[in-house]
Amino acid sequence: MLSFLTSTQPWSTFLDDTDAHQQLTETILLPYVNTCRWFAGKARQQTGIHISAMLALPGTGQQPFYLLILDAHYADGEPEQYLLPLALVADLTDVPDKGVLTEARFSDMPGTLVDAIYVAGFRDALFKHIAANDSVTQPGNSASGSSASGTLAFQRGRGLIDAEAGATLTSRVLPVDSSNSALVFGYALPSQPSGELFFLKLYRKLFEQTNPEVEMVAFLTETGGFGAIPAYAGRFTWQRTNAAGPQPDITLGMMQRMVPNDKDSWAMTGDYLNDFLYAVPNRLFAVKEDVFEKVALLGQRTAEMHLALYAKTDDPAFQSEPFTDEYRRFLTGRFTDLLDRRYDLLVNNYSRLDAQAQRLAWVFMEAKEMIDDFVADFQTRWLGSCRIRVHGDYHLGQVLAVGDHTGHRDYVIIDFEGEPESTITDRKIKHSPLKDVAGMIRSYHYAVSAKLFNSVETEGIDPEKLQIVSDRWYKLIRDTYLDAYLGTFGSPHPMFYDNGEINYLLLIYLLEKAVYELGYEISYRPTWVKIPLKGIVDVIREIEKLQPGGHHRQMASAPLHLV
Ligand SMILES: Nc1ncnc2c1ncn2[C@@H]1O[C@H](COP(=O)(O)OP(=O)(O)O)[C@@H](O)[C@H]1O
Ligand SMILES: O=P(O)(O)O[C@H]1O[C@H](CO)[C@@H](O[C@H]2O[C@H](CO)[C@@H](O)[C@H](O)[C@H]2O)[C@H](O)[C@H]1O
Repeated sequence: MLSFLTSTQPWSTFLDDTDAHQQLTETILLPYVNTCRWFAGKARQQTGIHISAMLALPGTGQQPFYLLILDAHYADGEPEQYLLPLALVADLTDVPDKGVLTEARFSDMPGTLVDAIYVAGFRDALFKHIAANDSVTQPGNSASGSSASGTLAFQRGRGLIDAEAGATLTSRVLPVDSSNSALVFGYALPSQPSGELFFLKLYRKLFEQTNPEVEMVAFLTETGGFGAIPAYAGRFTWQRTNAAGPQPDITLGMMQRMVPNDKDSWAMTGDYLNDFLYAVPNRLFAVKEDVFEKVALLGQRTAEMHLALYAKTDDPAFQSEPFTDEYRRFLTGRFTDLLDRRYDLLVNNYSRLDAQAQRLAWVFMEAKEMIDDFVADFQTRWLGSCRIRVHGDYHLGQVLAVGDHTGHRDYVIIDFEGEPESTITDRKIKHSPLKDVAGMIRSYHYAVSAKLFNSVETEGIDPEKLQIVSDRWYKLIRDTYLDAYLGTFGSPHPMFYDNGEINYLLLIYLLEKAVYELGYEISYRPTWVKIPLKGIVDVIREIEKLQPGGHHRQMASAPLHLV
């Protein structure tokens, strides 16, 4: 932190302090957001960031807090909006380095400008307003044009009961590095996490609409009667108005009940893969029976989530729909665009890949024409299945493993915000539920690949042999998951026309997901690039079988699974 901000005004009038805003915009904000995990624009060519609005949140007897709405601009593509809450503090004891923006001197106080999530008073204020179900009217129309008009509106959900609403709770920032920020509230001290009651997600990337997660959680609980998600406890939104009248609300945060969980299913799958891993060097193929039971239970919960999303409703946002021409155009257009971007990314990063990844990348590049044809076929192929709202970014990390006092294990599904790369409109588009199924299948493939290829136990083993055992494990688990998923519907279900379509749609969504992941890994975890590449090559092999002269030309009508 090299910067310094000076102002002749007090912090309490920061909303109108144009000079301080200018200093922030010119020298402080851009370098700062580029250090933040939640800022998704790091790989884009940035042309600037500015404060598009600012909301005030009074602290309880202390300095006010300000919620900055930042507009990030890029050389290409649409700008993005982010939320950054600011506090001025004199004491940095609880603030990690990543929360510090700059030292600052205001006329009433020298201090440090920090991300307000690290300040207990800010977290308390959010919780108290949610519990009180009240709102903070914004002054609007400041000289700088930055201060927001409208209302910062807090809404209390059914998951927050009276006794807890009135209690004095402690809070902390959950140390997870993800796309948003997580605040936790409870009776417990940080050393006793079991007393923690609420999980509040402060959204970082903002959308000029209700956040899809809020809609999904509300529908699943109120209409779908789905129990395997954390209960909704509240939210806060910026209700905007301007001269033309009310504008769509922007969701800034959502609170759910805290789910006491040992770990997510990614970590749990890693644990049961350990037993498998230790057996491999001894030429044993060992999978414990309870692993299959756990995988099957997740298949069942996934199906129940989809049945809840299929529930009868008058709300057009959740009514099921057929595979319309509009959707086909949308999916093929998006897929073609994604493929173009991924081929470019791969070409530009090819020399950074290891030999195994380069071999897989070649197969992918050489299959371009066949993949293009496969995707184009989606435009015209007759499809009798239907589409519903789906989770959209379903993987093992989105499923928490929970247990009750009797030792009974189960799952709770989280993070219904959709795919991080997609626009808000795209996140609300209905798909076949098989899109989520493909997401989870990819995740099992990831789990086994990440474990077997990155462990000391398997270091001396020929990679080709390792690939064969890892494929065996993955296919057994994939089939267990799919059987349990499809078996939960019991009888033919209108969401799936027939087995041929199930296989075809699974291939489409598996390919789309693996191609999406390729970009994610090149940007964030280059050593993992071969995992999605292997997933892409697996689908290519299946598509080849569908080609005239392919080994199994009848694959589309030779079902993997019976519905
Ligand atoms: N209701 C909850 N109870 C307990 N932990 C939770 C809850 N919701 C999320 N978490 C934890 O917080 C992490 C981040 O949550 P997630 O919804 O995935 O956020 P993001 O949108 O930032 O990816 C999860 O991986 C999980 O460990
Ligand atoms: O941050 P989110 O949870 O919203 O999701 C993003 O990050 C995920 C990685 O944490 C990424 O998932 C990919 O890696 C997982 C293993 O770490 C694997 O289980 C998933 O199958 C794989 O897609 C996800 O794609 C991305 O959107």
